[in-house]
Amino acid sequence: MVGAILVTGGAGYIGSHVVLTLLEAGYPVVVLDDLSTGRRAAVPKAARFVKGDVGDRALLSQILGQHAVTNVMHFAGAIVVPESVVDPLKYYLQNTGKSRNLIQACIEAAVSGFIFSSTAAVYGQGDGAPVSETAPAQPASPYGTSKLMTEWMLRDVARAHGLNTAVLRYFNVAGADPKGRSGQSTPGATHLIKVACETACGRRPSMKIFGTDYDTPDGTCIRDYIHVTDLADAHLACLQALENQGGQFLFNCGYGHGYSVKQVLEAVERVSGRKLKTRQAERRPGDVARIVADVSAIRRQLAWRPRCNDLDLIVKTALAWERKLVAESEQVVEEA
Ligand SMILES: NC(=O)c1ccc[n+]([C@@H]2O[C@H](COP(=O)([O-])OP(=O)(O)OC[C@H]3O[C@@H](n4cnc5c(N)ncnc54)[C@H](O)[C@@H]3O)[C@@H](O)[C@H]2O)c1
Ligand SMILES: O=c1ccn([C@@H]2O[C@H](COP(=O)(O)OP(=O)(O)O[C@H]3O[C@H](CO)[C@@H](O)[C@H](O)[C@H]3O)[C@@H](O)[C@H]2O)c(=O)[nH]1
Repeated sequence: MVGAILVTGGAGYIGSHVVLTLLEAGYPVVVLDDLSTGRRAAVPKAARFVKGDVGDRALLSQILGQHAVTNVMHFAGAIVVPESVVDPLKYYLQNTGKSRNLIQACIEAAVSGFIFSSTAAVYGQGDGAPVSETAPAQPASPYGTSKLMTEWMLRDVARAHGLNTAVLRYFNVAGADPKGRSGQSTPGATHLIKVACETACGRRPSMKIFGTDYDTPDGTCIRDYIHVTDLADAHLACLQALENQGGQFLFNCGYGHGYSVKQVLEAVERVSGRKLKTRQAERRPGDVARIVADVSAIRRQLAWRPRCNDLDLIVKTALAWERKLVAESEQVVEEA
């Protein structure tokens, strides 16, 4: 039997895109997801699906053994920065405690490789220059700290048990599958491009710009937005590198240039042809003014070349997905 890849959180936004990429590359895939924010429909039929909690060690042992899992990609977790500020213990349980259980089950089952979804939020406030993996980690939110603690656990476990690991620090992931098979579907999502697309589609009457007094050229926060399909390709390249050479990798995943909130909203207006109704609001807790990736390490060490490095393309695919969601929800209302 060919060993499978276990994708935790594979019914979610990023995980579902990675599942599509893995299946296209010929890997057998098992998804473990509790559907807390993910959707069963986001998991392609060609993947096996198990509904359950990523902290459930008995279930994990069963899945890892039954499917002869060789590598794990760990996406499952809680992801909302401001929520982590008001409810930090949720984040230390979901992102740190449950990851510990998963890592332990992997060691017991002699899994070969582990790829972990980390985040630019581990860096905190930089000095404005593109941030490299060697920059000090100083998370500005419990979300970032909860992810950093898991990075450290993996580092120590890799040393002690010889697990091959890759930690991918994603910057701001956006856009949708260009073939329209998946996209960001979470109700009440807080991500800027998702919220702006919902506003452009009339699903929200207006939206807020959190903070216009930052020390940036137009006063709004700057982020490095990466298309979810390029991020999925980075996971595949990483998996292949772990399979071929093993080792420990730590990579930023972004494009190396940033856009302000206002620039993103202009792109959404340009691509949608709609004027967005926006309101200036207070700064959001846990936000940093500017964070952009130094991506020289991933470009040097992996056979990864981005294909969608274009803000308008990111917005175009996100908008196409949002319109599809709107059409589906209208159909449900008509049928009811
Ligand atoms: N979206 C971004 O911009 C971004 C940026 C940096 C890092 N990340 C990381 O990428 C990963 C995926 O994020 P996403 O945007 O796809 O989020 P998402 O909420 O769409 O996906 C998370 C998935 O994990 C599942 N899940 C959550 N807790 C679980 C549990 N205890 N057991 C089993 N399944 C569980 C959810 O149902 C969901 O399907 C997260 O670890 C997140 O921290 C995301
Ligand atoms: O309605 C909105 C939503 C967002 N923003 C601003 O847009 C920027 C980007 O916000 P968002 O899209 O929520 O992303 P981040 O807070 O930067 O965090 C995301 O990107 C991190 C990596 O940098 C990930 O770790 C997190 O999971 C993910 O939520 C920030 O300045 C927000 O204040 C608004 O002004 N209005």
